[in-house]
Amino acid sequence: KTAAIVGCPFRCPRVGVDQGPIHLVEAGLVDQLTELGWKVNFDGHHQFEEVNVAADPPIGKLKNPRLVSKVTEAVAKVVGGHAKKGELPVTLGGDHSLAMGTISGTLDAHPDACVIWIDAHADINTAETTDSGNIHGMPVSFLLGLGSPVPEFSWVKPALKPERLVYIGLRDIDAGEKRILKENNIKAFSMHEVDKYGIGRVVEMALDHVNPKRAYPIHLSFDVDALDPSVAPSTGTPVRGGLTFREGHYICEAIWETGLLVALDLMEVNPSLADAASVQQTVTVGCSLVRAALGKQLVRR
Ligand SMILES: N[C@](CCCC[B-](O)(O)O)(CCN1CCC(O)CC1)C(=O)O
Ligand SMILES: [Mn+2]
Ligand SMILES: [Mn+2]
Ligand SMILES: [Mn+2]
Repeated sequence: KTAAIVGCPFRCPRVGVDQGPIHLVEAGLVDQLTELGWKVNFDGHHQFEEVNVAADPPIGKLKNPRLVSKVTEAVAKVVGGHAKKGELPVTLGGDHSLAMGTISGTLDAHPDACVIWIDAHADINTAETTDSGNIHGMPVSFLLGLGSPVPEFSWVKPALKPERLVYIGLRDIDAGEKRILKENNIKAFSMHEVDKYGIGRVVEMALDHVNPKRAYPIHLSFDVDALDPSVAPSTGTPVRGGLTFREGHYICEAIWETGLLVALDLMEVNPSLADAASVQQTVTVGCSLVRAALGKQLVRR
């Protein structure tokens, strides 16, 4: 089995190179996965600087729309390419807007895939509902084809169905997003449900919802801000009251245990925001989550 590491050092807002993916690889992720028995392809980080757009003024409230569109379209091609070769793309971010690309790529190769989105946020704002204009708060709405179309993102096919999406870890949802989740009957397990039922039951209910017969491939999109800031401090939009280290790992282990994982995103590791110790801690936890999702803890598979 081959894992393809797709390094995407892309940050938004304050667009620039996000060193997170570079730190994760420098922390030895390639060797760590090789030790797990994976053949690892890593063709270097995708330098998105060359994706230059002359001028990129906001469109409505959307910030850096043309750059984000070009970068995410490039990621869709890379991830889809690896998936079609039967490899497991492990995309390291970098901004969660990149999931527009990774999930488009996955759905191109696995049209029946379901998406398990681990996040403090729903990332489902449309051009109309966003308050920040930051596209990392919007990828899911584009993937579902919600809201008025934005021409710059016409390449994004609405290939994701609401019944194939489930959230775990939500605790900071905007008013517009609450409406969208309700109107589209999207299943979401917030931190309240995690407390109420425990992570084991929540993961089981989430899988029963999007993958009742365990027949669909799984794309796991993990935003490290789903974890409590005491566990993963170096991230762009931290929110208190998050998942513990073990709850985060349990999700990854349980999804690996299904044998259905076809793509993983490890997003929003942003080392430019914290002191060296906090950065190191966040990078170490990020690498550990990737190992857990690729079979580290489980002996029998
Ligand atoms: N929903 C937010 C955060 C998105 C986080 C993206 B990530 O990938 O990290 O999940 C929050 C918008 N808003 C910011 C100001 C606050 O007072 C209220 C929430 C938005 O910017 O749309
Ligand atoms: Mn971001
Ligand atoms: Mn996110
Ligand atoms: Mn988030």
